[in-house]
Amino acid sequence: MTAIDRVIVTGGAGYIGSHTCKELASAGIEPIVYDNLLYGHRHNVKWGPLVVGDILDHEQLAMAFKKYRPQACIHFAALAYVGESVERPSAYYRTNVTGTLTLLSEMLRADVRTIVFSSTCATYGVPDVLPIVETTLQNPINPYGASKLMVERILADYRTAYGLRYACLRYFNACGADLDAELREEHDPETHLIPRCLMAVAGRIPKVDIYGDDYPTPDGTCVRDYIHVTDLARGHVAALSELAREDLALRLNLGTGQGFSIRQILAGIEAMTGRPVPHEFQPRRAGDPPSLLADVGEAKRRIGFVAKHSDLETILRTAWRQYRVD
Ligand SMILES: NC(=O)c1ccc[n+]([C@@H]2O[C@H](COP(=O)([O-])OP(=O)(O)OC[C@H]3O[C@@H](n4cnc5c(N)ncnc54)[C@H](O)[C@@H]3O)[C@@H](O)[C@H]2O)c1
Ligand SMILES: O=c1ccn([C@@H]2O[C@H](COP(=O)(O)OP(=O)(O)O[C@H]3O[C@H](CO)[C@@H](O)[C@H](O)[C@H]3O)[C@@H](O)[C@H]2O)c(=O)[nH]1
Repeated sequence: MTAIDRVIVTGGAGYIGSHTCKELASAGIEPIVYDNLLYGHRHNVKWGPLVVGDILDHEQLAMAFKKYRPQACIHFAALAYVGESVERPSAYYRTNVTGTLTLLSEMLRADVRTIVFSSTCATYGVPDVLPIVETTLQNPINPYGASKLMVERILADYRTAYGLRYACLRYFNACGADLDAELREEHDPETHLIPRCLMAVAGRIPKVDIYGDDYPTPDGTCVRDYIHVTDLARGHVAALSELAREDLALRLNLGTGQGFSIRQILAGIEAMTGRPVPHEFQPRRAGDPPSLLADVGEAKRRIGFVAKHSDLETILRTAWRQYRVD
């Protein structure tokens, strides 16, 4: 395959997508953002053109592929709130599964056969053994994780039938913000733990609710593997260049291999800001596994991926900049 110098980035106006566009541009690859701006922001699109469109819209996708002639696609566009997916599964299956099928059909029509897909550790459900390796049974416990697993299976079948090259990158918990402060995490509504804690410290919300202190974990709160968004972004560029080099399918965990409980996150924020995090314990949230932790050996072996900016201090410092009140 020829070198890749232009890619369509669905969801490129969102959080992880925009950080990835920045890394693509610095690797000499032009990102064409395709986003319906449901959750994304126009101001995040800085490294190439923006096509405003929905991944369920065949005609708009066809236009984008025809006009820009990309050699590959990085597919972030999705609905991605675990809790909401339990309440609104139809929206999740429609956007995440039907939307991806629509995208794939237009890719094939344009003879684009390389895709990097945003999968998630939520496809594993409640794993029997930690850390999670890529061959751990995938048994999701919420519609969001199930929708992502369906796409993983679709990609495998499309490889057999249509010769796709693909990477399913199973991210653990994305967090932090651009090291140069050019981009931020701007979800609306913001439901993720770290930003909500920082919002509570900054007085933007009265307190953060902590869902559950009776989990089978060392301190009773959920344990997650928090990975800096810039590390994730670089993982996409590495996966893409591996796909450009070789005709293969990759399924990789992108995490750090280190877990933090919610209480540890609260303590880290208090140490960094010098302020208490106003919080209140609540019952468990539906769809949350107790502990998720990546084995990162396979990503290192296959694409040389090693998290470099995912120490808790860097994560919290880069996330805090946008909320900081002196
Ligand atoms: N944030 C995390 O911790 C995390 C972890 C694992 C996987 N993921 C996956 O990574 C991807 C990006 O997540 P994020 O946190 O950046 O979310 P995000 O909401 O910031 O980005 C998603 C983008 O997709 C766009 N979009 C949504 N529906 C669309 C549609 N029908 N057509 C076109 N565009 C549409 C949104 O406008 C938004 O810009 C998602 O696929 C998510 O499932 C995220
Ligand atoms: O206000 C809050 C928000 C979260 N949590 C807890 O904090 C942990 C992390 O939650 P959150 O930050 O919402 O992330 P996840 O639910 O783990 O989901 C993220 O990480 C997944 C991978 O673990 C991705 O698939 C999802 O897209 C992404 O939203 C969980 O135990 C939550 O119950 C709270 O206690 N209070």
